[in-house]
Amino acid sequence: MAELAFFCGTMDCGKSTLALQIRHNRSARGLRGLIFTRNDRAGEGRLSSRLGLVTEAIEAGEEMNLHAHLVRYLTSGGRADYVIADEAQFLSPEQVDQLARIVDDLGIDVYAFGITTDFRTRLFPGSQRLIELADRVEVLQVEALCWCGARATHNARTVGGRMVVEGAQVVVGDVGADGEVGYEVLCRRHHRRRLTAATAGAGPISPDVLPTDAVPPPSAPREERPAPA
Ligand SMILES: Nc1ncnc2c1ncn2[C@@H]1O[C@H](COP(=O)(O)OP(=O)(O)O)[C@@H](O)[C@H]1O
Ligand SMILES: Cc1cn([C@H]2C[C@H](O)[C@@H](COP(=O)(O)O)O2)c(=O)[nH]c1=O
Repeated sequence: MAELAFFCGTMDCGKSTLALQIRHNRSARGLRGLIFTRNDRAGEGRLSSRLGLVTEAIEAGEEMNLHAHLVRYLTSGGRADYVIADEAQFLSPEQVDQLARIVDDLGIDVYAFGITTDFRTRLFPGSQRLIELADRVEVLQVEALCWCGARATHNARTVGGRMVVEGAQVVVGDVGADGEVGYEVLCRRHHRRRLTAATAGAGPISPDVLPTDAVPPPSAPREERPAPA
């Protein structure tokens, strides 16, 4: 039976990469899919992953009826064995209902990918509707990490380097970006305290592997070197 699956997580946890892998594995077996996306960082009509892969996609504008689009495509001779919807947090609740209709009325699998919450920790309307309707909700396994080493569960927005909690819900951007607006993934504790890596003055998570006094420098007198084991 066809299903509506929602793969979710923070920014930068591998959602678009998984979408491209699902597409690759299916096309390797001769299956054809339709890919919808909205507001991808790589530009209109693109689905891109930070691993460098990118593919063409259908830009799902605000007014697009996704179910009607697919019906038109099929009736004009197109073939679709599955549908992918990336950046699904940006879809309207009505468009998510249309994805559910694709599954139920047309018997086609729909795989949706998106972040669940915005920079204020509030659900995106599209993600909320997906959680309400999906047959399966999967949180991605390759978790992104907060600067403290804990699992990152929330997305922070920075403006001019400082974390903000007010502003428009949708501002396309990236983690680690140099621009005025950027994003950083944090654990809840540090999101609540508004502590980004920069404001915490965080260094590397891992301590030095070797204690600095374990091996004397080569210039040290011979008798100070540790005896061979
Ligand atoms: N240079 C790299 N080497 C290995 N993995 C990388 C590299 N750059 C990014 N990644 C992986 O790609 C993930 C981001 O993938 P992406 O699909 O763009 O994320 P999302 O769509 O969830 O924002 C990172 O969490 C990391 O696992
Ligand atoms: C938290 C948050 C994010 N966005 C934008 C920023 C990016 O363009 C996308 C997320 O893309 P990714 O592939 O998951 O990294 O969403 C936003 O508009 N508003 C937010 O609050």
